[in-house]
Amino acid sequence: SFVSLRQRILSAVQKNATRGDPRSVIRAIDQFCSQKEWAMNVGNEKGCILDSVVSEVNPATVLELGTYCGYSTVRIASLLPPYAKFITLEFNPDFAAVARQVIAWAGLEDKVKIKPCLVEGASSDWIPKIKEQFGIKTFDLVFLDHWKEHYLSDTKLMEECGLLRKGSVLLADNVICPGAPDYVEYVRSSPRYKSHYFRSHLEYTKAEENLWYLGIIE
Ligand SMILES: Nc1ncnc2c1ncn2CCOCCNC(=O)c1cc(-c2ccc(F)cc2)cc(O)c1O
Ligand SMILES: [Mg+2]
Repeated sequence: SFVSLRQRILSAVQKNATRGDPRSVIRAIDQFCSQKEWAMNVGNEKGCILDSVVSEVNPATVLELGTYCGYSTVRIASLLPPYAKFITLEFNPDFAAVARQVIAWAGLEDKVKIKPCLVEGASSDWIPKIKEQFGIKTFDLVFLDHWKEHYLSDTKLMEECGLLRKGSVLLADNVICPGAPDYVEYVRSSPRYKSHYFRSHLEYTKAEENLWYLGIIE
């Protein structure tokens, strides 16, 4: 029967990675996606930039929008202090199911709460509930990697829900490809944010891409 790409990624992890070893899980996915089939994980080049931002912010609270197979979730969770609270929202239940197993294989299931958002516009439904649901006041770090046309509306929603504070950092994937032009325009022209970008490439390709870093200053 047909085996989906996400199932093939999970099988590559279970076959080639060591249980409880997050770095071997990351390596197994990167090897599969660079040698066998492209997939929309953030990848190793942008992943190293993500690692450096996580290490620098050293966040106690993290929100990831768009879990997919859990690749960036494992990268982030493996760098967090034990008391940290990490929420990742995934719209697609099939992606969430694979991500749960990838995160478990890495031995990080106790550090991450995956919230399967089961209705369209999912993150917009969940963001207002996060405070009460998880007892989180504000996020120290938000990684945006879900629907590119939701970056702006969800950032505004997080502001309105009081989930962002002075010093919060937003890191956005794919601002060039597939692109989030309205988001970039908004944050660049807003006095609330200090923004800059890290030059990189689209995962597993040579195409230009940037990770967009935002520091909230007001
Ligand atoms: N919480 C939520 N709320 C709403 N929706 C949600 C959600 N969580 C998930 N979803 C559903 C959308 O999830 C996937 C989003 N990611 C991408 O689409 C993506 C695409 C490319 C790409 C594709 C093809 C090319 F040719 C070139 C580049 C590369 C990337 O790095 C990408 O991240
Ligand atoms: Mg992405």
